[in-house]
Amino acid sequence: MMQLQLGEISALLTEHHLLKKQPVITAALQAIVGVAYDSRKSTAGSLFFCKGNYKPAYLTAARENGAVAYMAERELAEGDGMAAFIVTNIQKAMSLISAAFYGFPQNQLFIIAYTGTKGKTTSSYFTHDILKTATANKTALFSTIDRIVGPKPEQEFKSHLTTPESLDLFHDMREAVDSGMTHLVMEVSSQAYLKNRVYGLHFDVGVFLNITPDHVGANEHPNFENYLHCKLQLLANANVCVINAETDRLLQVYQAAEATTDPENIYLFAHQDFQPQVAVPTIDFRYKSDQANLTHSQFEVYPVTAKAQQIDHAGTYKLSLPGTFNESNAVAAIITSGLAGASTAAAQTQLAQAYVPGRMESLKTENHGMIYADYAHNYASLKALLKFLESQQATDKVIVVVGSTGNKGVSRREGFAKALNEYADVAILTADDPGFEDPKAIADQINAKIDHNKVAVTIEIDRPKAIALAIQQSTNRDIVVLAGKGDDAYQKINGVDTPYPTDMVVAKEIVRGLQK
Ligand SMILES: CC(=O)N[C@H]1[C@@H](OP(=O)(O)OP(=O)(O)OC[C@H]2O[C@@H](n3ccc(=O)[nH]c3=O)[C@H](O)[C@@H]2O)O[C@H](CO)[C@@H](O)[C@@H]1O[C@H](C)C(=O)N[C@@H](C)C(=O)N[C@H](CCC(=O)O)C(=O)O
Ligand SMILES: Nc1ncnc2c1ncn2[C@@H]1O[C@H](COP(=O)(O)OP(=O)(O)OP(=O)(O)O)[C@@H](O)[C@H]1O
Repeated sequence: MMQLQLGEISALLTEHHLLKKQPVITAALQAIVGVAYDSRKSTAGSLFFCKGNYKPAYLTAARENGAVAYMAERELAEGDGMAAFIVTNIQKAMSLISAAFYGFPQNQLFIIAYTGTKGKTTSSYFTHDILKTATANKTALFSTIDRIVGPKPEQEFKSHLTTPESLDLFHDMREAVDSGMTHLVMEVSSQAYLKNRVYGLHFDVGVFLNITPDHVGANEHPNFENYLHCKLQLLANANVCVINAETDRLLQVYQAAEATTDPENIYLFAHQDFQPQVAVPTIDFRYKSDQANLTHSQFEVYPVTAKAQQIDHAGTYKLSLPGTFNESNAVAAIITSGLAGASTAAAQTQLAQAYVPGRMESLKTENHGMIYADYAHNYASLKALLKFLESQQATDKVIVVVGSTGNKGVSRREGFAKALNEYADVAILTADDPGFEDPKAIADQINAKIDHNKVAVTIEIDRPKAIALAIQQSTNRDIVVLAGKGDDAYQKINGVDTPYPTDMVVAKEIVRGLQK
């Protein structure tokens, strides 16, 4: 059984300057044998973390379930008689103590972590695919979509968050190690740093993909600088840093890496045509697009500097996911899996057959347009997607079905209108996780910023009907883009995850009906 001595907890918290008040440790209670932050999951002999929108009923319930100790930022009357750890920051303390309780599983894993506004999931899947082959199926994956903590089918499950709560993170790492995993590929969101979900965690490789305005709002970051600051923390906590030199704020990003990492362990990559406008060292890896069509692309990778040549991985790569932006995600995966010891051949084989749920999934129709379902849900991603599709020849119209999420990322609404004005011919505005907002009002806000001389707009809040409208009006020279929901099998409405078949399932059904 796992356990942690109360004395050890005190020592760790003291070492990290987190302990405000020592608990009274009695002979009767020397160790805890479980940890929980949710009273419904607390067990006999466990420690309960009081965090977030805490209510006294939670500690009372945890106690009824057998919790013997609690940790909080202030003393709580309902915890009278329990061992109490009063700390200055509950999130940091929970991360540290969870890692200790689960025996610091991170020390037994080679961890590659991705951050960036866009491309985290895609790059993580690419890297996981390559390393799965290279490590004989001993690579775990913690992504926005799925978590894979071991080789058994039941060890693959849907994620609730991009980066799990610290306690869950270390729990899952422990399971991964106990299941024989040697490597882990994970996504680190800016929220994870804001909420100290990865406090104390060091990564073998940290990747910074890009930063564009997003995630600023009441439930997210107070402003863009805070969003960037949180993302940069990944580089400060990584032994080796990999940076997409085409990111905005490159100098600031490079300096964040350099503050704690020897430049010998920082790798920059960029497209062949890109010239940095700021003073950073020579780009280590360059890539060049050979061809990109609606179903796949082919590109070449060149290691430029001596340190890049040591990883090598020069070669021609085919990628089964279209979109030039995905070439950049693939290069990140080639470099990081190379740093983890994977061969060029493993990367070539896996990228040629890569699949990421809800990312650039396509469906060819007989008499209507080529259909794409893609998770693009802010200006930068919708722009990258539509720009790529526009660059493809033999396209008459680009028809886009899109909505904007309620209660978060409000700037996305204007961003969608901007991307549509720049690249779309027809927009069908619909619902996308309206939350507690009225989806029609959200659609009206997007519509208010659309240039109606360029884009023909219809508002249809019922998402399946909106998809039907788009497909029915398309000809076989058009492209239909179902943006924003990716592989989501729900619509978040009034706090409830309402089941939804997924965009691609809806599209396939409509196409079948049209072909009858
Ligand atoms: C802002 C934030 O980090 N919120 C997360 C946080 O909530 P919280 O600590 O405030 O917890 P709470 O919901 O107020 O509840 C208080 C505490 O009481 C406990 N409780 C609750 C009920 C009960 O009966 N008993 C009980 O003990 C809860 O387990 C919790 O520990 O901890 C919860 C788990 O303990 C998370 O579910 C929740 O994520 C919210 C739902 C969320 O959606 N966050 C988003 C913004 C997020 O983190 N997104 C990023 C991606 C964004 C990006 O792309 O950058 C992500 O990493 O996923
Ligand atoms: N490098 C990139 N640059 C711009 N857009 C991208 C890039 N990679 C992916 N995208 C677009 O962003 C969408 C989301 O990609 P992905 O899920 O990989 O990113 P993410 O960082 O995990 O996103 P999120 O934080 O929203 O979960 C894709 O469906 C695609 O449209």
